[in-house]
Amino acid sequence: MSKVIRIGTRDSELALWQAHTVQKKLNDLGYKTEIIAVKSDGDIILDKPLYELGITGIFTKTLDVAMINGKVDIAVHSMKDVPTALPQGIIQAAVLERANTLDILVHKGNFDFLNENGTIASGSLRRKAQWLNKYPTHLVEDLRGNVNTRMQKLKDNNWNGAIFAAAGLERINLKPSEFIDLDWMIPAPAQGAMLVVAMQDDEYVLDAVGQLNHLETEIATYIERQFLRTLEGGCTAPIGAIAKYNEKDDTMYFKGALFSLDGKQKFEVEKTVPLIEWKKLGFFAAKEILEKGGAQLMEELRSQLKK
Ligand SMILES: NCc1[nH]cc(CCC(=O)O)c1CC(=O)O
Repeated sequence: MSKVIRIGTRDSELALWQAHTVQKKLNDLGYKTEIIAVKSDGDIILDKPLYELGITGIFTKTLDVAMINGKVDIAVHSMKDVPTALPQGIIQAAVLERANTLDILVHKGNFDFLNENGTIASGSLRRKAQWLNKYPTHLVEDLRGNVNTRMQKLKDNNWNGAIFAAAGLERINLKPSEFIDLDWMIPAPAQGAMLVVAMQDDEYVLDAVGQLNHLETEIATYIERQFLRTLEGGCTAPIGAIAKYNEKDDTMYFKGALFSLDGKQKFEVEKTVPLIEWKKLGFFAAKEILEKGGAQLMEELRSQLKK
C-alpha cells in the first residue's frame, strides 16, 4: 500500500515549519505526503458536541475534528499546547527529538530594568508567575498571539522585554541577537518537543509515523505531562516541569513547580532517580507538591481561573 499521508497543521509560520519538518522525515523514509493547513480559528463541523469526544485544547481542537472527520491522517503540534488527555480515538503516534527547552527574554539592549522597576510582557500564567517570583516589583503585561505577532508587539510597545520559547523562535529564524536565556525559569511541560497524533486504528500511518519517535524525548515528556495531569485536573495553572536523562549514570533528573498567579507562593520538587523509576516519577513529584500545600493552592487557582 502507498497511500498519501495527509498532514494536518495550523497555518502559523511556526506550525507550518513543524509540519514541513515531519513531512520531510516521512518523505525521506519513502512515504508520500501532503500538507493540509487549517485556519487556526477554522469552522468546526461535527455531529457530536466537542466535550463528548473529550476535545478541549484551544490550539488543537480544529485539527482533532478534521482528523475524526477523516480530512487529515495525522496532525503535528507543539506538544506543550496539547491537553494531557487526548480525544477519544486519537493517540500519540510519535514524539520528535526535543529542541531547546528554555524560555528566553527578548530585550532591547538595556539591562537596568532587571534591578529596578521593569515591565516585561507575557501571556503565559507560568511565565508571569515565575517572573514575579524573581522580580516582585516588576510589572508583567499581557501579550498574546503567535510568535510573529508577539515579536511585533514587543517592538511597538515600550516594554523592556518579552518572554518566548527559544525553540519557537529558533525554528523560524526569528531569534534576535538581544536575548537572555532564562535558565532559572522552569519550562512548560513538553516545551521544545513536537507531537504527531493519529487515529488509533490507522495501522499504516502509525507504522510510518512511529519511525520518527525519539524514545528519550518520549519518556521525558511523559514524566512532565504526568506531573501536569496529576496536579491540574483540567485547569490551566502556572505549572512548570522539566525531565532530563543523564546517560553517564543512567538517571532521570526532574524539576517541577506550581506557583500562585502573583508568584508569591511556589511549591517545587527537584530530584534525580534511577532511570527504571521513570514511569511514576511525575506522579510522585506531583503528589509531593499536593501534600506540602499545593492541593490548597490548586483549589484557590481553580476558583480564580473559573470564568
Ligand atoms: N504557546 C505558544 C507556543 N507553542 C509552542 C511554542 C514554541 C515551541 C515550543 O515551545 O515547543 C510557542 C511559542 C512560545 O511559547 O513562545
